[in-house]
Amino acid sequence: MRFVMKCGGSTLAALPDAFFADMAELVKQGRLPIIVHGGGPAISETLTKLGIETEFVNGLRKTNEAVLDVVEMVLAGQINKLIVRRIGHAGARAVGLSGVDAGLLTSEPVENAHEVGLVGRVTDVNAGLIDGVVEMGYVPVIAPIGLGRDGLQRYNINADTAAGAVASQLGTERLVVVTDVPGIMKTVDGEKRVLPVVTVAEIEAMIESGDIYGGMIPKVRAAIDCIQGQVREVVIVSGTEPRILSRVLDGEAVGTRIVRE
Ligand SMILES: Nc1ncnc2c1ncn2[C@@H]1O[C@H](COP(=O)(O)OP(=O)(O)O)[C@@H](O)[C@H]1O
Ligand SMILES: CC(=O)N[C@@H](CCC(=O)OP(=O)(O)O)C(=O)O
Repeated sequence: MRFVMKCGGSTLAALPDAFFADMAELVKQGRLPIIVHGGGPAISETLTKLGIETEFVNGLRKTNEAVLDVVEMVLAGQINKLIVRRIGHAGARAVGLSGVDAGLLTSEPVENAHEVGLVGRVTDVNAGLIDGVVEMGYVPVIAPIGLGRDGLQRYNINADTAAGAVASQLGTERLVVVTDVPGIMKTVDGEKRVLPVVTVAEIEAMIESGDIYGGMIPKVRAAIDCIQGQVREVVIVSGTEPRILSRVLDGEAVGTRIVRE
């Protein structure tokens, strides 16, 4: 059984060794992860160090070639290789790739490219490459840089969007989104609670009311796109909870499940 896991930049530094040990245990059991990772905070930090201004429009980073150089360096270099090393240290084997390698994520500009620049959406996933890597016993670790149809232009892709596209095109049952909050939260009677299940209609209402904002928006949008196809559920969880991946795969009610209706 395969599943796609998206690991957010918000939580990467906080992930304990136990998270990767749990993942390695799953691999031994034949529950095989395909990882798509982010790294927004690290990209912003390096851009600031280099004196390059950065700005987000509706959760997407305004991107030009200078920004793309840094995005690729930080995501496909630093962060991708750190995740590969941590999986290896935990006893499983991983291969780091970006969407550029073997045309893994073919992309085209997003609709509002006039506002955000070189930001892409995925039009095609090289599923054969992922299948091959998994069959050889490696965990694919994918940095969300897209490649244009011309084989040359790069695009910056939001990691939630990329993970959703990979899950959809591979037809996995589950997408597990690992982030820095225990799920989608809502204030009820003055108390903040994690919602165990939300439907597409409830998400739309929560975006409208402002209960879902910022970095949670690309996650729920990617989830909605996914569950229109073969993906049965998208689960949003915190990476710091014990044995979180095993618990999700065992069907435990943890985090927030996004289901069709
Ligand atoms: N309803 C909500 N419930 C939980 N978190 C939310 C909600 N709406 C917005 N958020 C924000 O979304 C953030 C997670 O998104 P983001 O920071 O982009 O993480 P990642 O790097 O994992 O993609 C949370 O830390 C929180 O600030
Ligand atoms: C277009 C766009 O915004 N790309 C993101 C890619 C990284 C990402 O999505 O990282 P998180 O998952 O940590 O948010 C960026 O440049 O920050």
